[in-house]
Amino acid sequence: MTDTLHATHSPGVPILRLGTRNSPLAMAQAYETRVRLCAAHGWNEAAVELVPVVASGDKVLDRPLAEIGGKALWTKELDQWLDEGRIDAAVHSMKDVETLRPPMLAIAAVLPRADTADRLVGAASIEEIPHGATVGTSAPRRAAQLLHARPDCKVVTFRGNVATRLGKLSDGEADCTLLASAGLDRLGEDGVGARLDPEQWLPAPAQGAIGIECRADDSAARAFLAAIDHAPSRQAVMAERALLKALGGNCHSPIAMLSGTDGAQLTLRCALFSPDGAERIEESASGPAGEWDWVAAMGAGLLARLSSNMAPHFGHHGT
Ligand SMILES: NCc1[nH]cc(CCC(=O)O)c1CC(=O)O
Repeated sequence: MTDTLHATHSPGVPILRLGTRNSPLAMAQAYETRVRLCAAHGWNEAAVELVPVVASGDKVLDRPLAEIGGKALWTKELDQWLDEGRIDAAVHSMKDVETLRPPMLAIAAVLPRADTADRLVGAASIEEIPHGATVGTSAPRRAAQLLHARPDCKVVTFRGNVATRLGKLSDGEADCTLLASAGLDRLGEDGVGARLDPEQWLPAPAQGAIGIECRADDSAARAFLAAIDHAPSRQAVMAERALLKALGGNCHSPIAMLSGTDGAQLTLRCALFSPDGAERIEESASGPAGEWDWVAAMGAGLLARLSSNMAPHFGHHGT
């Protein structure tokens, strides 16, 4: 342990510089992280300096993320700032973090996971969406799930932050949209939309989970962050990420999953879709947390069942 770990906080000198994207949702997640850090360590607010960083994913808003470079666009700048020592830690929506991370970084904490569900805005349920309605989303998973349940609907590309998407909806650019319950709640939009039961409408891997990364060799930052780590949430998120990795999943892949635990064992349910929603396969498996052989086997089992239509969107095909 270094001395900084035991240092009392001197005014004006932050103990931890916490990098975050600057979108309202990312800032809300950074505030939550700061509150938890200060509570765990008895710090005052100034001990955690929030450092907003503009991510390339927030600069290009007119094309689907999958087209412009994928999830790396959310983390590239923060990874670089960590590497350069300009920040000590970075907050992420774990849903947006690629399974392959720079070896110099460690996921040092996962906060208690929020609601994993999606919410439907613009209709009371999937069944009640008017016939032939347009649904705005740019997530391949949401598009495929929607078209699977409602092949009569039309999917239109909807990007931008949560407020932008809600704005597009009220401007009439689509009849409905799908958003993460966790994000809406964090933005104080708790009354917006109808919650879709995650057992029926499986969420994205790691949805609702906030993770904090630091340099793997920064033992002081690691110890600070360990104090706010929530082990059950970490295990669930790591299992989901292990399955996503086994599936060769990326932001092009219509992959949905849900994890649960009975205390001793983890259970994973996973559904893969063809992009047009016409095909869907599902599998579930259980095993011990922290050992991912059973997860890898589950992934291999799913990959073996892919139709020729689905195959190009999964597995390790480059991108
Ligand atoms: N893709 C953007 C994104 N990344 C994380 C969340 C929501 C918060 C979370 O899942 O933790 C959202 C918005 C959304 O999907 O509605």
